[in-house]
Amino acid sequence: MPCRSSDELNTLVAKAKKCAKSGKVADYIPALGKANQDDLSIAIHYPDGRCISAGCIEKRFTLQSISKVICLALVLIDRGSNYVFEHVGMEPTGDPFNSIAKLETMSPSKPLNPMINAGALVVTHLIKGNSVEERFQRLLSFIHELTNDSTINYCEEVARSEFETAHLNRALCYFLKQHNIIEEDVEQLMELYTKQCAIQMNVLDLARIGLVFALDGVDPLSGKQIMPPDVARICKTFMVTCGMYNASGEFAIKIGIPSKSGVSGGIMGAVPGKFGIGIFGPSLDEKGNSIAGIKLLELLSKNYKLSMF
Ligand SMILES: NC(=O)CC[C@H](N)C(=O)O
Repeated sequence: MPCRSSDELNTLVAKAKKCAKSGKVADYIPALGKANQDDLSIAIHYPDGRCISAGCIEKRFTLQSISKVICLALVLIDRGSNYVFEHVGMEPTGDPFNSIAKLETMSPSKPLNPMINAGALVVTHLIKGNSVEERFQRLLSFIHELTNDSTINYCEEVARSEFETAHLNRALCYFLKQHNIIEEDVEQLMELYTKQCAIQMNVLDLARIGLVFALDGVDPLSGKQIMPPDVARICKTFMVTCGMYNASGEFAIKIGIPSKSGVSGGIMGAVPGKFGIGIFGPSLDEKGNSIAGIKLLELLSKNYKLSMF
């Protein structure tokens, strides 16, 4: 029986919040360093339209790596899975999300999966459109459809802050370009990627996107099939195998919910067939996942037996 009341959620948030102190807000993207370490909020969106929540649910945050799974869905729709997987692999790496190591040792040097930065840059490169602006607007429109909220946009300050400091991501792009995995101008791709990562929303919106993935691509409120079931299935599989970076194995064992995190402290969860979860807690553990957010998911999963395994 899933959690049905915001009171129950409030109790779990209060418990999980205690471990926020032992984490750290990301500051390698300088604008993210302004976040409040103690924030923790959650929303759960059910197929009948009911939404329960706790914490500072109106606060908006940038998607960062959560955007990778949404972008992957769009590109799978745009190009089909055969084409996409000619350019990016399907295997977890066990390395940090921004690592360049495997690119150098693998042959051909195509990135191992779309959830690490190298793979996500390739996926962003594959968004169809004639200009950065057109490609970005297509991704944004897809997000508007998923959330049913056409006011969602990106945070210029965070996008600029990442664009000015993303030396490692630029290095990944140049490596990929040298090996003919990407063709476009690196600065152009970085502009698109940093805007994508800076798309901002609150936990209610994020839970709604999680719900669409949970329900195999259907938005239960409009009845519309927003993405083919196969696309939702592929994305959820990556969320299980690579969604929490190099903590995905432990997360699958302890929590067992397809999830995707980002360094701003967001986590999107999709409990298959049941509901969507949005979490925001900017204090991160050493692997770059929301420390209190993971604790909160662990409490939820144990209390309500949510593991899919
Ligand atoms: N793990 C993350 O959320 C990383 C996203 C961030 N924009 C980066 O590319 O470094």
